[in-house]
Amino acid sequence: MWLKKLSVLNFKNYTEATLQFTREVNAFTGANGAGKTNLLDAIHYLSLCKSYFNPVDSQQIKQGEDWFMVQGEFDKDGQLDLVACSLKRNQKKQFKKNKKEYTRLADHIGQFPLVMISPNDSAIVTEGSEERRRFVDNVISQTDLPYLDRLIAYNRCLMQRNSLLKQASRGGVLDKGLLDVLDAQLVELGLPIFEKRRAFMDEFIPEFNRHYGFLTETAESVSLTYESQLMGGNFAELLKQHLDRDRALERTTVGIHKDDLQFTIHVDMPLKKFGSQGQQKSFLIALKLAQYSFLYRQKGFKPLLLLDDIFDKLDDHRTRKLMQMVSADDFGQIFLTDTDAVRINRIFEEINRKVRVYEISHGTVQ
Ligand SMILES: Nc1ncnc2c1ncn2[C@@H]1O[C@H](COP(=O)(O)OP(=O)(O)OP(=O)(O)O)[C@@H](O)[C@H]1O
Repeated sequence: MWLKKLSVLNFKNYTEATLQFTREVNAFTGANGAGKTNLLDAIHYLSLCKSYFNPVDSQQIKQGEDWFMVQGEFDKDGQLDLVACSLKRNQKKQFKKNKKEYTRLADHIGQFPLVMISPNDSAIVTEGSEERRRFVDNVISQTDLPYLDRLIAYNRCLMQRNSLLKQASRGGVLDKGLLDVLDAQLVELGLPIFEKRRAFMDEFIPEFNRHYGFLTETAESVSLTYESQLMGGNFAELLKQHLDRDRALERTTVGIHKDDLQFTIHVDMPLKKFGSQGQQKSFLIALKLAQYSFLYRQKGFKPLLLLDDIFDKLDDHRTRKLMQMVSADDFGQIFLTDTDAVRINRIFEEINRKVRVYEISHGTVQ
């Protein structure tokens, strides 16, 4: 699967632009703030119906305008699909494939899979467990729609349980009947999510190790582990055991909403504290490439790979290894951004691969 053509209208700093792509490597180059990342984000819209960087759709509309449109033509083994996303200020986002509007945006997710690697990903290492769960959930959701529905239902149920605990500790009486119902629902929804995450991690971790090993030539020993309280016991029992603590804290302290991934380097040192910026970046790239391999295997065709500002903080050797890896047969169409067109041409010459460079300047494509 590859994107042949992209058009943007009133999208961020673009008034109007149309680009034709190659099915290999496409590089957007230009000064800071030129609009390179905005083009990656437009492609992200086409695939996942939202921005990668900013959850507020209306802020994607070009300043001073009332609407935006992003349109793309995908080629899947010769079959062309026209995908269009548009938004008028204060109205609902419209999403169409081949001129037919979707009733549920979720029906589109996963049809044109994509992996983005961007400097923003550092939050996966440096921030709290929510970022790491979001990463795992995003990967699984692109291949398993019921998973996402179940997760939404679990979170709704969790909120109800937490407000019940709050009411009880603020003078009310704990409604035991309702608590039992909510506990049963949490278990029913949470267990399959736990099982899915565990099965996913079993498949994902070897892929991660493979990519990290290739990228760094196993210079450092790193590890990735999935942690869940549910590994240590029966979920229903755990909820009962923790009830007193939950009542005191006014929130549910056990469940899949507490799952986390542990990242370590040098055997058992936390990556966040002991990894250099380059090592953290290499770790994140390996995570995302493992996501790519997982999606590829699940879908049976190659997702798009978007690399935002990828060369920053990577040494020349790792940069070449990375480009060598992603422009080989296991990967499909690539979009990348960099400030320096000369560097891009040099790297691709060195590894003897083709690249098409698009010079971006103030929201226009040269
Ligand atoms: N809704 C909007 N309307 C107008 N301009 C916008 C809007 N949203 C973002 N921009 C502008 O887009 C520009 C940023 O573009 P982008 O992030 O694509 O830059 P870039 O070329 O990737 O730069 P860098 O090399 O610094 O990463 C900024 O100048 C920003 O002000």
